[in-house]
Amino acid sequence: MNNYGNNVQFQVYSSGRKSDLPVSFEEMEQLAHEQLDESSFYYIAGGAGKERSMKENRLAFDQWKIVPRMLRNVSERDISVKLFGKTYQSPILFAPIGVQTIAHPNGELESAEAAAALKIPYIASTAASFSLEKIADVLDDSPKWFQLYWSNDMDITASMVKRAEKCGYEAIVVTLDTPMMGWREKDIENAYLPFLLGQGIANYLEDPVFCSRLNVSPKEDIESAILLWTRLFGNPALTWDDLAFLRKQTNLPILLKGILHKEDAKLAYESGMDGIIVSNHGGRQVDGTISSLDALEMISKELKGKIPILFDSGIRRGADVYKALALGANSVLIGRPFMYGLALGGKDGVMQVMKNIIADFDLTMALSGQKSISELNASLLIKESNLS
Ligand SMILES: Cc1cc2nc3c(=O)[nH]c(=O)nc-3n(C[C@H](O)[C@H](O)[C@H](O)COP(=O)(O)O)c2cc1C
Ligand SMILES: O=C(O)C(=O)c1ccccc1
Repeated sequence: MNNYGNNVQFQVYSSGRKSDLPVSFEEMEQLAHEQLDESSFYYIAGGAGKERSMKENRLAFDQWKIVPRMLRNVSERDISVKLFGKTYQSPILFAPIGVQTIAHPNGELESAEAAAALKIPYIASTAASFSLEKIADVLDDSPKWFQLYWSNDMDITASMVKRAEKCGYEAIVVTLDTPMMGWREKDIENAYLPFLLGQGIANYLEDPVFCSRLNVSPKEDIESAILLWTRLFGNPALTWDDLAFLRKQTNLPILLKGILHKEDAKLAYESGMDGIIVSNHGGRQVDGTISSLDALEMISKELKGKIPILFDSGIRRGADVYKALALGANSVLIGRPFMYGLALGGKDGVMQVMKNIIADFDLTMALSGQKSISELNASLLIKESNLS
């Protein structure tokens, strides 16, 4: 049973307090634009190139229409999901997002507090502004996964995985689509890369292997540490064969993030991976890709029921969660929406965003005649092009 009761929207209204933040994603984005400095805002909001993939992500959602069913007793609904043997209260997780201090001075510490308060799984990024140990401390016993950027220095990669395992992270999410940053025009215009200012490299600065590669400690010479980071961060030489190396490092479930091609989804399964995350990185990597939702539709036909399929890129509201699950996702990741909550209201802002999406999703389930996530399937949707 979910925690949000039946008349979800009544609970929201009846807090008796006018909301400090807008409820609409678009208004939040607008306010964040007004509040953050230009470079930080565009780093978060922007996409690669002409931002075609970013826009496609949204257009794809709009092409699918929900066809609600009636008279199906939806007074009690179960929106919990089971992933890798653990039950979570809703099919919603925090996407891994690095350098959160560009949105709020306490960055990840604030969003992780929100995650812990709501017991929503939190995926800490390799590129976080704080070390994975500090974030784990804040998360305490709340569900936590670690997102790995696979360094071209294998010992650093192994060390990060070991550190994550040691402080209680329960899964490793390997991001495959970013061995180098995409062509982000606004960031280039603004000459803005937070890492070059030493942001988002805390996990390296606190890594014993990384530090052993330096002649002097980062405290004495941060410039050399940043330079080394730029050389070690990405690993464009990786191939499917390298996954065996990662498997040897850990017994935790491993998920591959950034899968768009159905053949890659198949390879992930055949390589013994535990799950995949269908994602085009919020349209931040390759301009002009397939939308993440269209990729999901194709991939789930291939993989559904074999290993968990997670999804991100474009989720803004409850109806989007519903559509992604109906098209085969087991759970979804929230990205930019929580970053705007963080920018505008810190922990409380993040909590408000996540609670609203969950409540809106639960309500969409009820009003569409569905009481359990296992009931969701593509027959509950129709694509615009098939409407006559
Ligand atoms: C500012 C920012 C930083 C990100 N950093 C990471 C990261 O460190 N690791 C990662 O795997 N994905 C990262 N992502 C991608 C997200 O995990 C997710 O795929 C994306 O935000 C989903 O798109 P959406 O925000 O449009 O829903 C980042 C996204 C943003 C907006
Ligand atoms: O900005 C991003 O999308 C991203 O994934 C990233 C990559 C390297 C460091 C921090 C974030």
